[in-house]
Amino acid sequence: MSPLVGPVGGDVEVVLALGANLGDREGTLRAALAELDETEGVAVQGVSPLVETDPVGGPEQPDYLNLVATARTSLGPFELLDVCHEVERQHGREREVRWGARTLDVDVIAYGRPGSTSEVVSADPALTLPHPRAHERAFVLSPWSQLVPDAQLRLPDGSVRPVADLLAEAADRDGVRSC
Ligand SMILES: Nc1ncnc2c1ncn2[C@@H]1O[C@H](COP(=O)(O)OP(=O)(O)OP(=O)(O)O)[C@@H](O)[C@H]1O
Ligand SMILES: Nc1nc2c(c(=O)[nH]1)N=C(CO)CN2
Repeated sequence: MSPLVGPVGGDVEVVLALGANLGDREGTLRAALAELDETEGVAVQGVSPLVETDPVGGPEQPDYLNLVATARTSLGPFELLDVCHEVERQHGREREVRWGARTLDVDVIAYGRPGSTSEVVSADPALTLPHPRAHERAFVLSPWSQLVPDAQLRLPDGSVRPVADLLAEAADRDGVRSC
C-alpha cells in the first residue's frame, strides 16, 4: 500500500523552497525557477522575494540565498520530487555532508493546501509531506509569508498554523535579511 495519504495527480497547488550558498547563487536560483516552469506538468505561479540567510545546521559554510515558489502541478508527489532532484543535478548539486553547502537545494514544502482534497500527507522518509522541518525554518517561512501572507502549514503533529505565526517563533528568524 502507498504510504501517501491523499489523492495523487490532478492540478495541485504546491510550495517549493529553493536555496543556494555556492557559486552564482542568484543566477542559479533564477535558472532553476525557469527550468521548473519549463517542465511539463509544472507551472510556477508565484516567486517570493529573495532573502539572504545565515546557515542553519551543518558545518561552517557561506550564507544562503533562499526563496519560496508556489506552483501548480499535474505531477504526483514523487514525480515532482524527481523533477526537483533533476534540477539540482543540472546545477551540480552534490550530496556529501548533511546540511552542507550546496549549489542548489529544491525542497517540496507542501503538496496541496492544508485541509483541501488535494493535500498529501506523508511520513515516508523519501518524501515527507509537508516537509518535516519547514515549520521551524525562518529561511522558508519568511519568504513564504512575504509571497502568501495568509499561508497555512500542517505541522508534523497534524495541527495547521499560519506561516506568519510560525515565523514569529522560529529560532533562526534574526538570521534572515532582505536582499
Ligand atoms: N519534502 C521533501 N522535500 C525534499 N526532499 C525530501 C522531502 N522529504 C524527504 N526528502 C528526502 O530527503 C533527502 C535528502 O534531501 P536533501 O539532500 O535536500 O536534504 P537537506 O536539504 O540537506 O536537508 P533537509 O531535508 O533538512 O532540508 C532526499 O533525497 C529526499 O528523498
Ligand atoms: N540558511 C539556510 N540554512 C540551511 C538551508 C537553507 O536553505 N538556508 N538548507 C539546509 C538544508 O536544507 C540547512 N540549512
